[in-house]
Amino acid sequence: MIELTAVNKYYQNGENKFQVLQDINLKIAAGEFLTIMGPSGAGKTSLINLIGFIDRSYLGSYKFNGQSYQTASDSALAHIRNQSVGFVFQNFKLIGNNTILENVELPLLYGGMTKKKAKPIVEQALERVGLPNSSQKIPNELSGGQQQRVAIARALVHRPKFIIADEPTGALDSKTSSEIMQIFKELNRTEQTTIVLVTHDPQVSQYGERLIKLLDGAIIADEEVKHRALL
Ligand SMILES: Nc1ncnc2c1ncn2[C@@H]1O[C@H](COP(=O)(O)OP(=O)(O)OP(=O)(O)O)[C@@H](O)[C@H]1O
Repeated sequence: MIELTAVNKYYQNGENKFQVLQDINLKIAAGEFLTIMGPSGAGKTSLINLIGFIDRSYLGSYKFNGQSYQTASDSALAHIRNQSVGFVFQNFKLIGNNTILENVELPLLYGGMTKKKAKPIVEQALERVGLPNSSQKIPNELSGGQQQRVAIARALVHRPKFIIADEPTGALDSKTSSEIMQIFKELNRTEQTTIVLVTHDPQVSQYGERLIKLLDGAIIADEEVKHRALL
């Protein structure tokens, strides 16, 4: 589904050219649960921005289902992004003045669905993340873990091809983190949702089935996670 070949990326800082991604070769198949780890500055965000169709200034090839979007227009890129990717962030990024229903229905409305049609689908997504009967609340009435559940519901409500989760447990305590990671694991296991997850936390990295380590923009390890069954 996702295929990066010889991808390099540079940032220009005044006169200096800084290489943030170095010769990345990476294939991610549909249904995989891939975790990306690496120290601060390793290039994790740059890599997922590229995979998630946020950024397309790179050298090399990124093909998604056999097609490159490197020269696509901004609107074509936004279209493929909205259709194909669900994003989950460290700080949830929910709209504070909107109800949970209004937050989660957004990707469906972007896709042209009416509010009436969207409502039962939103309710179902909220149920899937363990938050039934909360659609009329606003984000501030929920705990951090509950807000992250809402963000996951929003990420998957329109059935994207894959989910990118950037430090999704970074703002949560360890008990809540493991609850959130169980949701990702279940989604992957029962619905074959493809997940690309970035984390600093070695514990969190054990929920996926494959772990990639980035250092100075290069992949230095690509390994199977062995102790997954114990979680
Ligand atoms: N727009 C930019 N212009 C110039 N340099 C940048 C830009 N964005 C990121 N960088 C640099 O590229 C390097 C990698 O950044 P990136 O955010 O991809 O790393 P990261 O692994 O996600 O780090 P963190 O874990 O701290 O989020 C950093 O050294 C950063 O300073």
